[in-house]
Formats: sequence, structure tokens, C-alpha cells
Amino acid sequence: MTAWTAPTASAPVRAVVPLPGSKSITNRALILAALADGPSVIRRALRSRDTDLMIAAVRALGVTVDDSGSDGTTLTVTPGPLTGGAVDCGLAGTVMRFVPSVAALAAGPSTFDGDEQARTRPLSTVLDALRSLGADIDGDALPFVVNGTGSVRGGTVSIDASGSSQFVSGLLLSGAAFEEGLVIHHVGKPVPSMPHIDMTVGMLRSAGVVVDTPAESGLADTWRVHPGTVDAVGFDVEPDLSNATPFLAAAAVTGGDVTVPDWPRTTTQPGDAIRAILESMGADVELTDAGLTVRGPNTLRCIDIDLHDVGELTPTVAALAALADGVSFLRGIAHLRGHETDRLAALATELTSLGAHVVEMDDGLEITPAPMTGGAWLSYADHRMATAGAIVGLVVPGVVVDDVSTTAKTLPGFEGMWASMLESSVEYIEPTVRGDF
Ligand SMILES: O=C(O)C1=C[C@@H](OP(=O)(O)O)[C@@H](O)[C@H](O)C1
Ligand SMILES: C=C(OP(=O)(O)O)C(=O)O
Repeated sequence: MTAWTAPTASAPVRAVVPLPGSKSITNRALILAALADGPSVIRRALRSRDTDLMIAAVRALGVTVDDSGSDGTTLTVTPGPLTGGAVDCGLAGTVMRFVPSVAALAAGPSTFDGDEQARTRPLSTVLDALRSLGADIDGDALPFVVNGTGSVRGGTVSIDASGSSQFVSGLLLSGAAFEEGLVIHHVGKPVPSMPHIDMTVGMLRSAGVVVDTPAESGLADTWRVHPGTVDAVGFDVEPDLSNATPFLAAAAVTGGDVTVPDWPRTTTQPGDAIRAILESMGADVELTDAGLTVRGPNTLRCIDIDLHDVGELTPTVAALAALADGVSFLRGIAHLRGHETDRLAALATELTSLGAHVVEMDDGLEITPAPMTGGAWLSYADHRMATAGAIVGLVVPGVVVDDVSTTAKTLPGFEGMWASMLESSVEYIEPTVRGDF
């Protein structure tokens, strides 16, 4: 546990903040490379707890990952016979939901475990689906064992993926290696985080896999992956746009400006939705060759928004909402109760403890700003809770994040990046403007 007093901005934040690679793209690339028909290269990979766990997982199953380049962000992945092994999922949804399908293809048993907190994250949907597709699995939650037999029959499966899009992605990613391919039919309330499924489909196609989506086939909530080889290809990982959002929020809450370079013009990352969110809260948002620039308004406007597709952004948006000019509603995010922690409860508890008025709804949060005072901000082992505390701390002195090291899940070195952002702001505005803030 590393307690950290979030620095308060003494001036509008003005900075250029490059971000490392996307967790979601890096971990999908590792799975596809593990199943490919030859060596693949992943460039600008994210190195963080979640991606290092994924690297260790595919290595444990028999894949070679060479990360010996200067900064470890270029990964050469050479598939080998899948043998099975011990997989530590940590608290990573992508590892616990994407790797079991690969382990089912291995010629031997794989044991899965993870953090204590991971044992309560929803998982049985994936394991039940794999069983019905022919895999042999002991257990319904972490810890569990996949008794790989060297092949998976595949075929058609119906699942309720309303709890997590990762149930769909985790099956689709390996579906081409199943003997009969895979047809997933979702039955239940709407699937969250659809851009993440689009990301899965896009990356499968970039590796030559044939996929039919509901939009193309006309079959509602149905995805088909045709059996076939996964081509070894090169992956260029985009910056992690969800990890960019706290830095952009820093501009929004201090009336400053922050630029994130290399922001993709088109992307399936849900973090791209921050552009429209910040605009509707009154910020000026511009995408140029220099990257994405956000200029904060004098007063941040409240927002009523459905975050079902982009739930990952909720902690950032909740922090912004607590600093806005009226009551905000964040809706469509019941599934966040199964994220790293119950994020609705955690955000309500922490914002309330500083003085905001927050009502936890069944599927979201009603946030009424009120003067806040510093105090403890618990992170619940959730990287995005820690970064939400950092945003609030920019304008509320004395916010102490109990465990900032949890940001290493997807962004190791967060505190250093945050400090550099603030330092560069002070240098930038000296000597004329600083005293005016
Ligand atoms: O597939 C992915 O890479 C992810 C999908 C989403 O999960 P849910 O659909 O469970 O929200 C997202 O929140 C998570 O951070 C990453
Ligand atoms: C929900 C998240 O992570 P995971 O991949 O562990 O589900 C997240 O990063 O916000």
C-alpha cells in the first residue's frame, strides 16, 4: 500500500502527456499471437501488471515472448505447442476471461488463480460456455482447472453476456482454432462495452480470421467465427485512451489545456468517447496532427449520460461530475459492480466522504456537487478509483489516495506522470500568469 497525497493544481494545468499502449489492444494481440501460424511482433505494447500477467499466462501455456528490446514494449511472440501451465490472473478481467479458451486448446491441464478480489468477479459464463463447446473444466470461479485435451469441438453456444463484454470477446478470440469454429448467441439484457467487442472483431479480421457480426448477418446478438488459421501479423498498439482520460480531465477541472499526442483518428477504444463527454461538459476539444487537445471551461457543466458502452470511463466522469455546476446522472452501468470492485458503491462512498452528495441507483450514480474537503480516498485495489481521486485532488486540497500503487494495473508510474504534468504547467505559465489563478 502506498498512500499518496494527490497534488493540488496551483495553476491551470497545461501539458503535453504521451500515454503508453492500450491494455485492451495489447492483451488481445498477445492472445492472437499465441494462436497464430508463426511469429508475430507487437509494437508499443503496454507494460503493466495486467499485460505482464498476460505475457506470463501465454508463456505458461507454451508460447515464447521475447521482450528483450530496450524498453520492453516490442514483443516478439513465437507460438509453440500449447502445453498448459499455471496462470495467475491477478485482478485482470482480460486474463481470466480470455485465457481459459486458449488453455482448453492445450494438451494438458492449466490451473488458474488470481487475487482474492478476483474470485468474486463474474466468470462462470465463460467456463460454462466452454464446457458446452466441449472443454473439460473443474470449477466455476477462481481458482479453477482447465483440463486441456489438445482440441475443442466448438459449435454454437448461448450465453448471457449482460455482465461483461469480455465473455463474448474471450470466446471469439480463440474461436477460429475450434474444430467447428464458433457461433455465440447472446440472450439477456444488452451487452455492455460493445466497442470492446468491435475491437475484438477488428483485431481478429486483421489476423485474417473470418467473423460475422450481428449487423452483417442480420442475426441479432449473434457472432460467428469461422474455423481457420490465425495469421501471424504485426500489431501497432494505440495509446491507451481510457488511461488518457484523467489527464484530459485535469485540463477540464482547472481551466487549463492538455494534449495527448498520437490520438488515433479512428479507433474502437471506448476512451475516444471522452471527446464528446468533455465537449458536452463545456470543454473545448480539438483533434489535430498534434493529438487531442482539451481546453477546460471556466465552469464545468453537469451531464446526464448513458455510459453502458463505455463503462470504463465512469470513474473519470464521476470525478468530473462532482466538480460540475449541477446534478449529473451516470446511467446504464450496473455491470460496473463486477469490475475491479463494485465501482458504483466505491465512487458513491468516496465522493460522499469528501462532501459531495451521491445517490447510488440500480444502474448508475446521481451526483450532486457540494463543497468538498480533503481526506482519505480509498482505492479498493482499483486503478481507476485511484486516478479518480487524483482528479478530485487537483482542486480539493488534502485528498489522500490510500494505495496509488494500484495504478500499476494499467499505468505504472502514474504518480510521476501526474507530477510531471503539474510541473510542466508551472514552467509553462511562469512568470506572468501563475499568480492570477
Ligand atoms: O475487453 C476489454 O478489454 C475490456 C472490456 C470491458 O469490460 P466489461 O464489458 O466487463 O465492462 C472494459 O470495462 C474492460 O476494462 C476492458
Ligand atoms: C474493468 C477494467 O478492467 P478489467 O480488464 O480487469 O475488466 C478496467 O480497466 O476498467
